[in-house]
Amino acid sequence: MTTHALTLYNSLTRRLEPFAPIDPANVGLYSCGPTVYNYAHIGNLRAYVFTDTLSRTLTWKGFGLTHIVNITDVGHLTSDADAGDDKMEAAARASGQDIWAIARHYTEAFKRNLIDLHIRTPTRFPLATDHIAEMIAFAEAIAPEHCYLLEDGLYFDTSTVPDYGRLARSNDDAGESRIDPVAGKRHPQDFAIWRTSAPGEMRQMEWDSPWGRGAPGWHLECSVMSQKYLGPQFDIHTGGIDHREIHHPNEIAQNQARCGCADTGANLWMHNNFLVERSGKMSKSGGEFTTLQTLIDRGFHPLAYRLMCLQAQYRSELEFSWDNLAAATTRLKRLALTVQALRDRAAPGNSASDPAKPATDAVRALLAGYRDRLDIAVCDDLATPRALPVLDELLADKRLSPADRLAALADFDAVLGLDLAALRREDLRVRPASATLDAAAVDERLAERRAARAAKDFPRSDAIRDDLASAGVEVMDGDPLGWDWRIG
Ligand SMILES: Nc1ncnc2c1ncn2[C@@H]1O[C@H](COP(=O)(O)OP(=O)(O)OP(=O)(O)O)[C@@H](O)[C@H]1O
Ligand SMILES: [Zn+2]
Repeated sequence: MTTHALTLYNSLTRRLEPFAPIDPANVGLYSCGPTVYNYAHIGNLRAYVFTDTLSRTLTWKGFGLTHIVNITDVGHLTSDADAGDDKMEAAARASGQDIWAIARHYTEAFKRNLIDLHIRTPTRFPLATDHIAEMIAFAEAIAPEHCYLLEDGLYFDTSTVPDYGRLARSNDDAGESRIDPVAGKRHPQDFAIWRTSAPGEMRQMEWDSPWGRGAPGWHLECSVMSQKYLGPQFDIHTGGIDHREIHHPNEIAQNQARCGCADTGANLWMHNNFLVERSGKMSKSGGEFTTLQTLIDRGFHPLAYRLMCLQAQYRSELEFSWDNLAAATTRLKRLALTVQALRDRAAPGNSASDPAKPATDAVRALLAGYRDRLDIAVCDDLATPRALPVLDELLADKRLSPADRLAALADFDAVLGLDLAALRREDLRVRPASATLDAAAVDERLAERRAARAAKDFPRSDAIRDDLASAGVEVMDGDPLGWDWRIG
């Protein structure tokens, strides 16, 4: 049992609030999913490391959970408001491929990314295109009182719901300036909930509707899927901070229209801040971007990226740099080595293993103390950067036996998802795509080097080391593993 009350930041009130679920046995959590017109970049993936930390924390604290991550395979325009092309259609046209094949390919790639990052599979990944009939029904229900028809589709009149934009605070933030003008809109913030295909427009994905053939608006998708799987009022809705300005206020407006009340759909709206580069926010639409595979190709383990994310609280901006990732890799290697040494010492039958001792009150108190400090950190709006030093302290605490430390590690793995109980130091040796040698060839050269050293032929030993270095292999004389691919 954990003892501290979970406190989370609610973007709606801009305050930290005690988490009070509707039903503790089944917390409803909806996370805006990826638009599958391309691979996710590592900024997108930060959003899912955040939701995974949230979902793990909820489970660890004893709540039951239904977690929905939708797949946006239609409707997301190149501008978050109402201008531009459908991102999916544009990608299909540019590549000359079938749009359904594109959606399938990038959906699968996204799911693989989640597995590589040790992100737990949510309860469901609903596809937007599987819910078109429900979207039309939703739009039909709200259209008479809340919508108007323009040439290019059915628009939502934001003046018909109370307090539109309170999530974005668009009156005091710069939110509205981001909305593109569309001729005929009654208010700049009004948005399309159904877009009709223009005469002569060749869309691969389109459906009949009472407003003409076309496709649903992106905002409508999330209102429909969240309500279908979690009910009209549920606990938590997440997304990146960009969604606080347009997408989520629009979802809220639709939810209000649907229920005819002031409710927003979710009680708590949570937003992760951006992963940024020196040049600004990482973005798919911006052209070049870094994927998880880019990191792996350069010899980084995905969990090093996860650790890099956990080193920042989800509401702070996090700067991506190769140096930061290398530092996280070194930290992860140290953790893996420490845990491995504890595992070796705790192994039964190992002559060096410490004899199992019955837990004393002092040991029990120490273990409870570590668990409590982890609990305090994550209960404070998922302050993972504060949980990590507690983990370091635990693993190094000589007052506890290796077996006790490993048992306590389970709590940290449950919440932080670093999989340290299973991760081996060898797993972190990721062969870069540019490597010219394979592992067997490296071992062969190292055997030669050992022979040279045994024969006190140090110039030769150094030459082999330099050779390996120029082939991207780092020889580490003090490390039990002996060598690593050079990363970066
Ligand atoms: N740089 C970033 N850092 C953190 N989260 C991000 C970043 N960019 C997008 N996100 C979040 O990633 C999730 C998936 O977004 P989605 O796949 O729709 O991205 P996108 O809008 O198509 O990409 P982009 O804005 O990069 O062109 C959303 O919750 C979004 O807010
Ligand atoms: Zn959404």
